[in-house]
Amino acid sequence: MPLKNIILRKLHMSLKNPFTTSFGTTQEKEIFIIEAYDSDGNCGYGESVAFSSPWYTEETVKTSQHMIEDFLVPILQKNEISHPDDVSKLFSPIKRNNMAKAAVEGAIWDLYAKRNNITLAEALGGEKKEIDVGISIGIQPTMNDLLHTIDKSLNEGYKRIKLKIKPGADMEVLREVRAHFPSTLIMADANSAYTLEDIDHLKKLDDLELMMIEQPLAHDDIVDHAKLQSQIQTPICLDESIHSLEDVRKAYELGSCKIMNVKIGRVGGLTEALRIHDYCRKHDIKVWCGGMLEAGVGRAHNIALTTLPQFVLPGDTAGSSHYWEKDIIVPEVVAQHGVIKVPDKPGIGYELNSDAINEYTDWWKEFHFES
Ligand SMILES: O=C(O)CCC(=O)c1ccccc1C(=O)O
Ligand SMILES: [Mg+2]
Repeated sequence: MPLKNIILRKLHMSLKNPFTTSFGTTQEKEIFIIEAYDSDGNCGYGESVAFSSPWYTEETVKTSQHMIEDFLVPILQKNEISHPDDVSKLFSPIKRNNMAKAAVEGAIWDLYAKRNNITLAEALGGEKKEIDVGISIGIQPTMNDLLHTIDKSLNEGYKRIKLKIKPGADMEVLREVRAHFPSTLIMADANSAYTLEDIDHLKKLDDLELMMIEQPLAHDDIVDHAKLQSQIQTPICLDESIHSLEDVRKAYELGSCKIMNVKIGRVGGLTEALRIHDYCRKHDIKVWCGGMLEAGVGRAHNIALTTLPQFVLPGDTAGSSHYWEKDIIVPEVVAQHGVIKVPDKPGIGYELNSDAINEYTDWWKEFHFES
């Protein structure tokens, strides 16, 4: 796969609505779009998902830029790649920085699919023609706002509702929501806001018939989650704690969770996400694709990954219009009745919207490759 050049582009976008979790509120998003060109005129796209501050994991927009410019692109300039799997191998001497790695690797995966004239989903081995999606609702100012937002999302057809919770805004909120929506698939995401001291409190979740509780305990824990899982009925799903197949294996062997949230950025790219998928399929662990408030390129990558068979639960990849006034791809991602049709054009299957890209671009840089 001879590369001709890579363009690294920094975009600034504003979410339609602020998104609040147990750790704070996100409204502005800075992302990198990576464009990887070959000499035949094909271009693969990747998107970085790190936030401006390190509240979710340790990575930030600035650390991603440092990694991409100073380490990751130079590795590609010095080495030949014949398949996207080579990229994660070449990046493995660099510790962590998974979101930066995933952004670059994603562009190579898209380029690889386009060079072979197949969809990214096909390149990954996915077969679904459409995927089911749910929606993640941030912490709302009032109970009424929350009930109204849930109602609107259900009317739009989303297949399950994820609610953000935190100590002090949890059981009563969930009870009230459950009373209004007795048969809706509901799950809660704590973004690591509790500790094992809260175990008696967390046992109260069991009356609410939630699909799962996502990342109740520390962002880097799998031991306490195993203790918690042994004492509650509600299935635990891990998000922040999972950065690799090795983390998945250890969590499974310890009994830390029953469900895995896979995010391409958090696990360092599509190649690692595929390995996790295959392991979970073998061990009958339910998997779904998490979201990072992505713009269109990241969204398209999530859709392609979700076509794999073990993605058996609806993911967080809602339609573009849920997040953005104007997304960066054409067509935008549309979820109808909670279903997204997987595009059938090569690669990610969406074009970039050049007007939107130009409007949002703050900065860019080009890297040349020797032929
Ligand atoms: O709608 C989305 O993209 C997912 C929203 C979401 O829950 C989330 C958004 C940003 C960071 C972390 C999370 C999370 O899954 O914990
Ligand atoms: Mg989460």
